[in-house]
Amino acid sequence: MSFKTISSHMAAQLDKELMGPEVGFTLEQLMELAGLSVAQAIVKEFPYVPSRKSQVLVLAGPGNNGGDGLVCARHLALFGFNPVVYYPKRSSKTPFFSQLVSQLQFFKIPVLGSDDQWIKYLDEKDTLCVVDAIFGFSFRPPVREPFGSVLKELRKVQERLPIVSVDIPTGWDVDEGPLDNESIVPKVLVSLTAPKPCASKIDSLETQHYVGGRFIPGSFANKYGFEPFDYDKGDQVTKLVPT
Ligand SMILES: NC(=O)C1=CN([C@@H]2O[C@H](COP(=O)(O)OP(=O)(O)OC[C@H]3O[C@@H](n4cnc5c(N)ncnc54)[C@H](O)[C@@H]3O)[C@@H](O)[C@H]2O)[C@H](O)CC1
Ligand SMILES: [K+]
Repeated sequence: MSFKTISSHMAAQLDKELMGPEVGFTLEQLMELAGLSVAQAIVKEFPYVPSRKSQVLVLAGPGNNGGDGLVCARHLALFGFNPVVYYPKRSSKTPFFSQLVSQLQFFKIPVLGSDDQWIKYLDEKDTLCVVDAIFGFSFRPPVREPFGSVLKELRKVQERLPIVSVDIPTGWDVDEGPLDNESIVPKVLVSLTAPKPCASKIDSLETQHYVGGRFIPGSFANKYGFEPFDYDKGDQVTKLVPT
């Protein structure tokens, strides 16, 4: 289906305005809704089946995309999944990120660091899907370690273990899409607020596309050149179905 996209530059601008003095959202609020959206998309895409695998590996990067992943993990636990988080480069920008980690510990969700073994969780026998919350719209190639190695491991398993990418499939250029044949191909992409240009490069036979981050009025969407998305009732995500 065709949908309007917003460039990486406009997405950053939109974010700044939402969190600016006039609108007045805080990062914490938006991240909570973003993480909740991704958890809801996972519930929709992997509906509950008794005796199904319930482990979800959440890969969290150093910025706000990683923060969305930390929030998502907490909601996944509330929804009955067993999340495990790999968070090798922790943000020290604000105390908020360590508070998110404390909340995960409160829920007894394992949070692995750079010295921990995370690859064993890339096993489709136990793990239902992997959440790619490594980089979002501020990613600039080429990818630096340890995330280059993480992406290499993801590519090896992506045919049998579905990847759910938060906002941007990590490693893709935000405006251009996949850079080469070595790029990951997520089974699910959850665009936040509005799809970025790289989302128009997904193959709808390979990747299910959701939009989440339901936090703006229609007039604000129009100001940034897109129409509000058609969310059902109280849903935090909506699936874009190819026509
Ligand atoms: N309005 C919204 O939709 C909201 C979206 N949110 C999420 O925030 C990200 C954007 O977050 P930001 O912190 O600006 O950037 P990233 O997480 O993409 O990454 C920044 C982080 O990554 C490092 N980095 C950048 N490039 C590289 C590289 N090549 N190799 C290694 N490391 C790299 C950089 O140094 C930073 O540390 C958006 O996509 C949404 O997911 C908000 O949560 C809420 C509002
Ligand atoms: K991502």
